[in-house]
Amino acid sequence: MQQRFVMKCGGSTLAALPERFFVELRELQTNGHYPVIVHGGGPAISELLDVLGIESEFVNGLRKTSESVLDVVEMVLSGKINKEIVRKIEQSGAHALGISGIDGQLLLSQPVANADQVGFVGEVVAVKAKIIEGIINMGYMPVIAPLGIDEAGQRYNINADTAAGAVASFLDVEQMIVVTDVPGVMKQVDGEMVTLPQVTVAEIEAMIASGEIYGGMIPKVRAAIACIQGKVQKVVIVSGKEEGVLTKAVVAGGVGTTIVR
Ligand SMILES: Nc1ncnc2c1ncn2[C@@H]1O[C@H](COP(=O)(O)OP(=O)(O)O)[C@@H](O)[C@H]1O
Ligand SMILES: CC(=O)N[C@@H](CCC(=O)OP(=O)(O)O)C(=O)O
Repeated sequence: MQQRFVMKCGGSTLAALPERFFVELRELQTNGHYPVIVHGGGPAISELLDVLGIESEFVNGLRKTSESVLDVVEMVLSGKINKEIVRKIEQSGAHALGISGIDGQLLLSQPVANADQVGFVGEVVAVKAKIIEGIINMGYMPVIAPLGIDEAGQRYNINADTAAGAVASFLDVEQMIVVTDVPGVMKQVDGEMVTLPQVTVAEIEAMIASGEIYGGMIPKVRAAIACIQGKVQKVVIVSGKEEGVLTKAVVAGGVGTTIVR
């Protein structure tokens, strides 16, 4: 069955994604699927901030974002990374159109609850699905950089997992695929690290409380929970390094970790 799906590509894995990953994406599109891509780029942002000597720190997984950090976030995500992905998709023979959440107020946002601690970090309140549908109808894959904007024109830095989850929910897609640098949610079982084929919401909460899920995995599982509590039927966390990972996730199943209610 053909499906629209949101694919989130993490900054942890972007540079390492092989050419065949993008070929697979093209093949899925040729076979009638509609990928919508939301990307991260946290490591590249940190790298440029370092070069520029601008301090940055994370508070509970969110980058503390001042006006000057925001400039760098926008340059790196909307400029460098977004266009890199578009180029790779175009090289594969498919067509992609890159925009950020600011274009056309695609990701209408508001400050997060703890904005006094983290600065210009936003959460999405609405996604202009029409823009994404328009891009798809023109035959292009939408590639979205996770920046947000409010009605007053203030821009926000948005965690890419959170942005992808919001896009998946507002678009009513069947599935969100979170592509990262680990094969899924991992846990130590009998002294060995194993990838869990599936995790429930209750198991996730327990693993966060025990510290078994930490750092960058937290926004992924939280975004996954928010999605599956709405209309999105399936969220799967996979590694970009695994061969044929997208086809397995979209068509066959049995890859990575599926988050279930
Ligand atoms: N239980 C877990 N299983 C797998 N990875 C985990 C877990 N808890 C924390 N992590 C960390 O989450 C990382 C993925 O998040 P992150 O580095 O933010 O990736 P991305 O850039 O793809 O969003 C992994 O590399 C790993 O270090
Ligand atoms: C608010 C916040 O933390 N925003 C992230 C946006 C990029 C991101 O999430 O990239 P990854 O998916 O590669 O982690 C940041 O500034 O790093």
